[in-house]
Amino acid sequence: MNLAAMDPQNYQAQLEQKQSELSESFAEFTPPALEVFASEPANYRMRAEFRVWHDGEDLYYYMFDKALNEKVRTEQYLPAGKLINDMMTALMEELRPNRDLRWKLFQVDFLSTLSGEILVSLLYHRQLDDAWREQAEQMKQRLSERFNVNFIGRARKQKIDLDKDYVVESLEVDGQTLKYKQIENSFTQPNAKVSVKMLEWAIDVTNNSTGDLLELYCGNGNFSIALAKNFDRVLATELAKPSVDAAQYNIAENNVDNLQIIRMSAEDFSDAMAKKRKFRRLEGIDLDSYNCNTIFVDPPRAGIDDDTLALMQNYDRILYISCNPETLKDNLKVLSTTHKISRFALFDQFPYTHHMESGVLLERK
Ligand SMILES: C[S@@+](CC[C@H](N)C(=O)[O-])C[C@H]1O[C@@H](n2cnc3c(N)ncnc32)[C@H](O)[C@@H]1O
Repeated sequence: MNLAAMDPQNYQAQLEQKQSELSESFAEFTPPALEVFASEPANYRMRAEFRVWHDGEDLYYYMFDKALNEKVRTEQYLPAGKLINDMMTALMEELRPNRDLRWKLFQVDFLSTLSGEILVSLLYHRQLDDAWREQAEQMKQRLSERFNVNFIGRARKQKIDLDKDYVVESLEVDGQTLKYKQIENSFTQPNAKVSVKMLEWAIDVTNNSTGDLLELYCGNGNFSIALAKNFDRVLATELAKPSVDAAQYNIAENNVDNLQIIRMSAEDFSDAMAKKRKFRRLEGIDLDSYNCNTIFVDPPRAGIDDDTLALMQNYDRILYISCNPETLKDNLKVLSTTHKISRFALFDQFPYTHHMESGVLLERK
C-alpha cells in the first residue's frame, strides 16, 4: 500500500497510464480501440482489512505503507466506501474502552455493499468466550441504531456468527435490480460501481448471442445472473462451495429460471467435456443437450490451464474477464491462433495500484 499515491487529483493521470500500458502490451494481438471504464476516484472499495495496534489504553487501525516502509495509523481510508469509513469510527469508539472486545484483537475486516448492509469480522489471537459474545451482542444492538450491521468473531479453529455470515448486495444493472448474496471470505468484486460497468459491458457484447452459454469460474453467479437474459440457457461452474451455495440463493432471489450451476473445477470440467473422465457430480446433467456457441471465463490471477484453453477454442465466441494482464496475455498467445479480439476493455477496479482488470471478446477467425 502506498498511501501518498492515493490522491484523487492523480486519479485521471494514473488511469491514462494504465490505458497506455495495456494498449501497448496487447498491440501484438491487434485489438480494436480500448474501451475504458473509470472508477470513482475515492470511496470505491466495498471491502477493506486493517490490522489493529494496542498501545496502552489506545487502540487503532493501521496499515503498512510500503513507500514509507512503516505502519501508519489509519482513522479513515480513502479507497473504502463511506459506509466502511463511518463504521470504522463508530466501531473503534466501541472497541477501545471494552476489555472483552479488544483483548488480543489483531485485525478487523469489513465487507460492505451499496445496499447498505455491512459485515464486520473481528479476528483474535485467543479463543472467544461467553463474555465476548455478550459484549459483541450488546455492541451490535447499539450500532444497529445507525447501521445495518452484522458481526463475526474469529479465532484459531473458531468462528462465531452473531447472526449471519453474509451481506446481500443490490446492484442496478442495465435497468434491472440484481441481488447478490456475498459471503464472508469468499470472492466478490471489490469495486461495486465498476463491477456494474463490467456486467453491463458483458451484457452488451453478448446481446446478439444465440444458443446457450457455458461459464467457468462463476463465483456467486455475478455474471451468470446478469447474462442469463442473453441466452437460452446458461451452464456455469465454480470450485468454491460457499460461492456455489451463494449462487443457488442468487438464482432463486433473482427469479432466474435458465441457469444451472455445477460445483466443479475448470480442470475437471474440461476433462468431462473432453470425455477423458466421468464425474459423479455430472450425473443427471446432459452436457450434450447444451448448445453453446459462447464461453465466458473469469479466472483467478493464475489464468487458465492448457486443457481448459483447448476447451475454450471449441467455441465461436470467447468472453474473457481477467484480473491479471500477464496471464491474459499468455493465454491470448494460444487463443489468438484460432480467434481474434473484437472488443477490448479496461475496468479500473483497483485505482492507485498497478492491478488492472480487463475484458476481451474473441471471435473465431
Ligand atoms: C476472479 S473470481 C470470479 C468470480 C465471478 N465471476 C465474479 O465476478 O464474482 C474467480 C473464481 O474462480 C474460482 N476458482 C478458482 N480456481 C478455480 C478452478 N480451478 N476451477 C474453477 N473455479 C475456480 C474462485 O473460487 C473464484 O470464485
